[in-house]
Amino acid sequence: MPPHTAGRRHKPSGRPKANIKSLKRKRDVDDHEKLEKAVQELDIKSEIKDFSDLPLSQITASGLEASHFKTLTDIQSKAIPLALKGRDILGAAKTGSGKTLAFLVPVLERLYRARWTEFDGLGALIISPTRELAIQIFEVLRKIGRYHTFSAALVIGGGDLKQQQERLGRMNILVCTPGRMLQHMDQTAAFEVGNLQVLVLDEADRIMDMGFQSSVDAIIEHLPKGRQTMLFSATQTKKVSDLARLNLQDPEYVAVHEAALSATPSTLQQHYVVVPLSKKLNTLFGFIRANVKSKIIVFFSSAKQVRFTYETFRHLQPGIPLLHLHGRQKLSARLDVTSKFSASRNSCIFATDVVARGLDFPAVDWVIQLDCPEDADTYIHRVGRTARAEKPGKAVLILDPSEEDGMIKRLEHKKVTIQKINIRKGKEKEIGDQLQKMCFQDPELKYLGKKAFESYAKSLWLQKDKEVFNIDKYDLEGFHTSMGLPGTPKIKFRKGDDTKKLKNTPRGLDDDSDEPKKPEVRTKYDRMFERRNQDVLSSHYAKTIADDRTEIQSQHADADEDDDFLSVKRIVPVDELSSSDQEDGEFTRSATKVVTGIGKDPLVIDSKRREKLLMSKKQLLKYKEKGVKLVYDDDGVAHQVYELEGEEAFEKQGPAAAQRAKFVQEETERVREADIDDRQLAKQKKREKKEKKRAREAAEIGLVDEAVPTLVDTGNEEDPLALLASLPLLEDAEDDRPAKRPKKWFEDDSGDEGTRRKGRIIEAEVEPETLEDLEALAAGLLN
Ligand SMILES: Nc1ncnc2c1ncn2[C@@H]1O[C@H](COP(=O)(O)OP(=O)(O)OP(=O)(O)O)[C@@H](O)[C@H]1O
Repeated sequence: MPPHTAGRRHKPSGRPKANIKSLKRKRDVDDHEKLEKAVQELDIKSEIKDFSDLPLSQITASGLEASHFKTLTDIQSKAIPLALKGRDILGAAKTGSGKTLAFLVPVLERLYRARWTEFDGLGALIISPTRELAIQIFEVLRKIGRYHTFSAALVIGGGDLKQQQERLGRMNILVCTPGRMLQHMDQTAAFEVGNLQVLVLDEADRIMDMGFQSSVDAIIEHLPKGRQTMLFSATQTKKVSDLARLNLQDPEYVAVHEAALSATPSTLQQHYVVVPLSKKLNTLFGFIRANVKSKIIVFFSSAKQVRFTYETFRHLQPGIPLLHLHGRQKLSARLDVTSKFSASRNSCIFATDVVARGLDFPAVDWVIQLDCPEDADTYIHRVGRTARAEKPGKAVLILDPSEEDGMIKRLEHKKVTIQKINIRKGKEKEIGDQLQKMCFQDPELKYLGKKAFESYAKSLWLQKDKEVFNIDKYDLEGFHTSMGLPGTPKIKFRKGDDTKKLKNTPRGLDDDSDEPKKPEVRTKYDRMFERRNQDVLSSHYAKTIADDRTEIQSQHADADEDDDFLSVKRIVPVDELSSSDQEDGEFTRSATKVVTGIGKDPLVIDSKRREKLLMSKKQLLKYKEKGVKLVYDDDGVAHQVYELEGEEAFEKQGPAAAQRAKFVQEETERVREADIDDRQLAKQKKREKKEKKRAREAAEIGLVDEAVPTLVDTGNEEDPLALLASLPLLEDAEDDRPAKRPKKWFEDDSGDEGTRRKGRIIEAEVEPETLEDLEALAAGLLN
């Protein structure tokens, strides 16, 4: 931040320089003392409308003015006076109501009045739950603090740790995410926090919950007790345990909208529709198609759901730019997406709850919640991405029939006014077939879909609120199909898990200490045993297969029920593997579908290796039966080339020897007839060619040959089978053929090659007259 110079002009005077300096210092001291006095005398009950009514330093006031902030919002006018007086604050106000300035202004003022310099170290620490929000807060700080001389930095995961370490010791204000901050406190030697004056937790309820608990507690251990602490959120709580953890001293609860009829902005229109899981994607696609001239955020419950829907919808080209954002993307990609979405007029972003809190995207028209939020607070934060700062906005919550009663009750309890609406007929767009085709053609997409389905099912299972999320009531099978995924998933949940605990550690499922401990070194046999026991037959497939193997596998599946927390595995009937794997020649068809799978070992997808195998045609061949050659009769009915006749019918036609003789005679006759036709045709062509040649030669010498003698073919009565038998055997013919040339890797233009080519040209000039000629010619060419 550059030093504040606005409004101060250097006036030349005759006084000595040292004198000017001491006068300036005295004026600064006077300013600070006056400011301090004005803050102490400020009546917190008086109505403060504008920033100019507050006892603020000229530097902060100029920063606010330059950023076009003039009038205070409700939360600002209530919280800032108290905060300026150094009180601990629990601030609660609706989304988009200006809470960021409510803590940033006091932070700047506190350090200014304490005459904070670069030698005093860290003066203020602002913690945010997400990187995007930390960046946004930092940007606002830079804007309003542009004339201050404090140093400030952003400390978030994904940034360069070393670079941050080098600069950290010199910073006065830090905006951070909890994990990275703790890392620095533990690892960065020159980082001193003992002087800290102000601690701010934005989205405090989120920061204090289970997901961040250990990091935040560890950070607080490092901080001095005498600091000022401010907590802000749209869903602020007064949880005693949290207050104790933070050592708050006589905190002031500032909740400006507590008496309001609704917990959400009054400019927000809220609706919900009840859509069965299997129709959800159709509804979303229909909605997006109908609103291509809007800016839309769609919330999903997991990153995999976001990715799958983004990848598939992208191909369906809904007519609006699509973006996606989730916590598993790299920081640079996340920033790129957020700035693209901010800058766009019409676009649709698919996102997880990583954007649910705090982000201030301009002019969002719609917030769609495709997956039901885990609780009413999450609902409030999600819809808060629209209708910000008194602007209008619309929100639609999509609920499964089983979620309706429970969720609406939760929302009413939190003072959320929401109305039920129905989707207009014909507005849903049926995309099931297209998704199925996409998954069929692209194994990676199918894999992603499978993972998305699993993560959705898992998220339902992990939900704390079982009154809203009852896993048995969802049509998961229908949802699986609607995603274009083949087969039926078998989902198993391990009984007896502490689901509450699992749910509260969203990214830490691996750390679940209740998991049965696996041996540290797993032998080949351990792995084999595990794999064998993972085989789960889907009920659908079990119906089509009734052999012993199925029973055994089903038993394995049952026995395994207590081992897996959740698994979605299926056995792929071979016919499902890939369309391109099936031979599709004119007379060749693959064997019939269901039967194919029964005779063969079904392919059990229980590992990445086997998933990969799905992509290799060659590997898959061993799971398939060979194609059967079929011949179609005149009526289009398919027959096998050799169909076995019943024994009785065969005997009725006479003795076997007689039948054989008859067959040979008939076939000989057939071949002879065909040969005569062929010969006649060949002669006819030869004749025509000769005639053309003569006519051409005559034309060249200026003559017209009027009477070209016609050769009449009398036909060759020779036995064609005998003709074939008379053809030279390979050994006989060998002597006449040129010696076999050793194959070369590279052909060159050497003399030897040239001679060979010449030879071939001479041979080609000899017109083949008979079948022998043709055969000899072909043999020569092949060699
Ligand atoms: N005094 C003000 N005058 C005009 N606009 C303001 C004022 N204070 C804040 N705003 C604007 O209001 C919008 C919302 O502010 P902010 O992001 O601080 O809301 P919030 O209450 O923190 O929301 P959330 O609960 O979603 O985090 C921003 O665009 C901000 O620039």
